[in-house]
Amino acid sequence: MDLHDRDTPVMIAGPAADPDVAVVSLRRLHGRANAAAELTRVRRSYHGPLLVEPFSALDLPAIVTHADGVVVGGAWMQDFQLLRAVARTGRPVVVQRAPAATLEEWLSAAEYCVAEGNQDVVLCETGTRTHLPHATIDLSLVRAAGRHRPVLVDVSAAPDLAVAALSAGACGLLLGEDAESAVVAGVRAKAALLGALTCDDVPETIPGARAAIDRVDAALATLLERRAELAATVQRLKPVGGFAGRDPRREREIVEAMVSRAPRLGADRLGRIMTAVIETGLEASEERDLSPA
Ligand SMILES: C=C(O[C@@H]1C=C(C(=O)O)C=C[C@H]1O)C(=O)O
Repeated sequence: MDLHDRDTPVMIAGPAADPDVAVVSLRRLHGRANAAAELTRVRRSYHGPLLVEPFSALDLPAIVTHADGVVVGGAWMQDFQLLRAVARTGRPVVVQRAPAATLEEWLSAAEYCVAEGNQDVVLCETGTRTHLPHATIDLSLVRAAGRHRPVLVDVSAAPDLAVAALSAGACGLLLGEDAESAVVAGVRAKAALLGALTCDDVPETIPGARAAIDRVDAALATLLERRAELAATVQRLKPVGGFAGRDPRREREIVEAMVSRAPRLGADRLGRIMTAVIETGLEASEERDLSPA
């Protein structure tokens, strides 16, 4: 399981929400549940990569048997004995920031793991207590911490901040055990869009390049769908909509404004592409207007 050597952000959530990595907290069970029994139960229905937050170091053997990585919860962040024991499992470690912990304290918790010979340490921002009813994610802190280590951001309380967290440098997002599938899907679509727009690495293999093309195409499809929706809105608002109300001047202006962003294609080719995009958009909007409600 690799949490940070990826060019797309990981999505972490509960097993029900089809995550890249699932996270289960034994802390929530207040130490009352048997870790091995609980994780065996989880493993009956979920076989993907799994991160587990222990209640105490006593849970670590069961975690090593059943899980792929260990989460040190914010409340335990300065329990250096626990950090050491977790690091010694050799599994990837996720260190959550305690609500009032400073950047230095957070980084030094990670350093305790590194000092045990475990380099695979990722930070996780879960927010600070503020005037808001839920924890407030500190994006400046994410930016600063990201210069030292990969950072995950828990956006369970504010999924709308997912894109902002990725822009601040988060390598992945945590959506909590009870994230609804629709929320996970929405965040995933936005993350894919942002990843495709911001990643300019040049892949060195055909599979690598094809995977990158797939991500760009996923973003392109999302943008084309959104564009068609907006163009249909204009058709409804114009006195004469559809093909009958076509506006060649506006279409030329659209291409001219885009050319500098697509120098490889140039004005002619871009013009052909945009004509196809505009015509298919008009076609879809007319078809929709004709179809019975
Ligand atoms: C959306 C409009 O209607 C048509 C569709 C266009 C588009 O898809 O961008 C542009 C010009 C018009 O031919 C518009 O007039 O803005």
